[in-house]
Amino acid sequence: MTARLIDGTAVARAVRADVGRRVAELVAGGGTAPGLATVLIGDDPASEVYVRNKRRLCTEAGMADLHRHLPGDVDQATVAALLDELAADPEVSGILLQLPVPAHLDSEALLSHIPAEKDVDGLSTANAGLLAQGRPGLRPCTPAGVMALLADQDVALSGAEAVVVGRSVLVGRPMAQLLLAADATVTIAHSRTRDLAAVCRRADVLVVAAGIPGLVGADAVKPGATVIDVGIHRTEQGLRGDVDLDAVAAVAGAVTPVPGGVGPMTIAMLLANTLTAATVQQGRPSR
Ligand SMILES: Nc1nc2c(c(=O)[nH]1)N[C@@H](CN(C=O)c1ccc(C(=O)N[C@@H](CCC(=O)O)C(=O)O)cc1)CN2
Repeated sequence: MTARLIDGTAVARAVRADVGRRVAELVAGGGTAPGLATVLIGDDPASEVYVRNKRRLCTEAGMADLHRHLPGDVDQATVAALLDELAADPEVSGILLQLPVPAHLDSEALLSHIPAEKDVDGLSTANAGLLAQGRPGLRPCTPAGVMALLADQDVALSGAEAVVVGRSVLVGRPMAQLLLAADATVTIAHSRTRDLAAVCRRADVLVVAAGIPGLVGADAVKPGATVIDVGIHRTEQGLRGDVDLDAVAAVAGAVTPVPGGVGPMTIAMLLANTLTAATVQQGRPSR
């Protein structure tokens, strides 16, 4: 079997085009263009690429780019004060603190300065709590992007066996909650899981967000399964994921490539969240 490659670049382009159309409608209807404040601390090269792309695509979708860049040696109080200022600024619809922050900063404490209604990354405890309770709220971008890819591919989730490898606050935990809300039977596996391959082989839908290059091979995949690779690693051979793509493609029914799979969806969902935040703040009906 040769798996179908899920084209995240194409799905993300369609999501961004839809967001752009809805931003234009909002403005034409007397509303204000959403404003996205990305906050980058320091000069980590990968983070710089991600934030540059977020800013470019934000502008392309007709939103205001309200970016802030702080030096890598900035202190906790200065970052917290900036987040408070952005929280109080009516031109700012959404705030995103690019992660990871330098090691001397406490990211959890900083995220608590972002109010839930402007938390377009869906990482505040308020939005995480709403997700855990199955109530509406802003969802973390990467897991929301995975759900959008699964919907685009018409992957049936109700009653399906879903295995999420990884338990991070950014991806693994919210991913499991979203799959659960879609009525999948969800298992969370992680670095201490015994016989990981056997657990993964149960999955109709396998989402791998472990941060270990090539962790999942063909032996961990049920024939015909849908495999979603959230990992992204810069190697001498180029960008690679947590999944051994060539080996897994021989067994799976569908698989996301790296690059061009989940990554582009992360930014598309950020723009969708920013539009949702703006429409709610402006008292307009949101989808
Ligand atoms: N505050 C946040 N920080 C981080 C998040 C996040 O969702 N919120 N996620 C990741 C990084 N990330 C977004 O910030 C991200 C990662 C990858 C991509 C992407 O488009 N990848 C491309 C390849 C691009 C390249 O590296 O050349 C792909 O996979 O095709 C977008 C965003 C950690 N931090």
